[in-house]
Amino acid sequence: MGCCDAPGLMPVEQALTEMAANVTNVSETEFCELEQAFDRILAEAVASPLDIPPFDNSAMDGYAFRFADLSADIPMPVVGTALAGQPFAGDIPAGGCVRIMTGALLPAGLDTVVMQENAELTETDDKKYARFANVKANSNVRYRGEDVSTGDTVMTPGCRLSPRHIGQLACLGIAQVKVYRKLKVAIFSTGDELKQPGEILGKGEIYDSNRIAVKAMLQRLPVDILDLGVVPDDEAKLRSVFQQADSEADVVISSGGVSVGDADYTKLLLEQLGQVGFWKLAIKPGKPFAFGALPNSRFFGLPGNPVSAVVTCDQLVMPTLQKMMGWQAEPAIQYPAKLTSGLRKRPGRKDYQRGEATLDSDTGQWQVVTTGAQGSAIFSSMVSANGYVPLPAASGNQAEGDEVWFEPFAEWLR
Ligand SMILES: Nc1nc2c(c(=O)[nH]1)N[C@H]1C(S)=C(S)[C@@H](COP(=O)(O)OP(=O)(O)OC[C@H]3O[C@@H](n4cnc5c(N)ncnc54)[C@H](O)[C@@H]3O)O[C@H]1N2
Ligand code: MOO
Repeated sequence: MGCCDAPGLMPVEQALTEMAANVTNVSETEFCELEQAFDRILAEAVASPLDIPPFDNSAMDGYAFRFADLSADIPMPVVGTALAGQPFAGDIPAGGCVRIMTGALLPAGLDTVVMQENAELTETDDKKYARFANVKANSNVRYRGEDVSTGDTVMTPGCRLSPRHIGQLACLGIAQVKVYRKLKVAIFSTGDELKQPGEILGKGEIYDSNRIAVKAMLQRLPVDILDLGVVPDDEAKLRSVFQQADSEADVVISSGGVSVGDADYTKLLLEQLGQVGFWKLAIKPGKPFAFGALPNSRFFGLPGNPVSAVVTCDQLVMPTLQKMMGWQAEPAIQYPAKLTSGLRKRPGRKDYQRGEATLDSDTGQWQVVTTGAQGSAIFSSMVSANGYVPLPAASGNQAEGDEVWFEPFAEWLR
């Protein structure tokens, strides 16, 4: 047995279930102006206050008339014009037609529109007449309520407001929406070896990529981020940052110090200040991931290795945050793909190997190639990837040509 397939590690699926069971959906809501509501989580169902479209109207620039008035021999006099926003106001004599533009209210009594390309216009005594080809009754009319009817439920709580949802709400004339308040998420890195990008590295030092990468992931969510920077490997200093984070935030995310080294204080402090929910999962990368509760917040301890920090944030923290923020998210998409390279894997932990999938245009099949060495400190394995090849805990090496599942990166990793 190798170092990394020790028994007693909690399966990833169980960890997700336990975290979901140990967090609650934020209860406070607020009203948000529609134009600021992008990415917020809807807190109540939206019923349409009106019919869409609100009136029968033309789908084409052309001519509107009563189908029953149409005659092959007699051209129709054009008695006026209807524009979008400027309805035709007069009377329409039997056999008359109206010049009409796309979106204009269909004058009462008319039922058919012909696009102008299918109309032949003549002019006699300063009066216009039109004849039409290829006419079908009721064509080119958009009926009141054919899209949405008053009272229809158009969105349900838990929906994250994408540009599509914002557009729909704008169609309905809704200026404010009730959303869940934003979660406050505190983040910090731990480690004496960490410098910030832009600083000069000393002997034995590296750059703090975890806090910055995790922050970038969180910036794609409707959360307020409290960035507490880098905390040295000092128990007292770490304790005070834990306490500050817990007093100010709903969620605390640290990176590093969750393993068993002499300067790994994270789990110890979680035990002292709160409760450890679980520690150590059958996941690769990310085995020492810790979850627990502080007096006022939920705590996620990401492992220090850079790939481990990003993968555990993605696979374990993000779904739990979604639940806390009230977001009823769709599960991640996976599709079958053929390996164009073998993958090395020891049975024991569910492995989120990174791959680059492409669509083979000849066969219509997805194929996926490894991004190379998959060590949890090899961050370049993330960069050329566009998703994971998640290999179940029990599986071993995969051969070229094997069919595997491919999981495209979620939007916060793209
Ligand atoms: N004896 C054992 N050693 C280790 C085990 C184990 O089970 N037994 N697990 C290994 C695994 S797996 C991982 S993952 C790491 C996790 O360790 P920690 O969470 O305690 O992280 P550190 O020791 O602080 O750092 C690990 C590694 O990552 C670098 N690091 C830390 N923070 C950052 C940051 N913000 N940005 C970039 N890189 C960071 C750090 O310099 C180390 O190289 O433990 C293994 N060891
Ligand atoms: O395998 Mo650790 O879990 O990420 O380096």
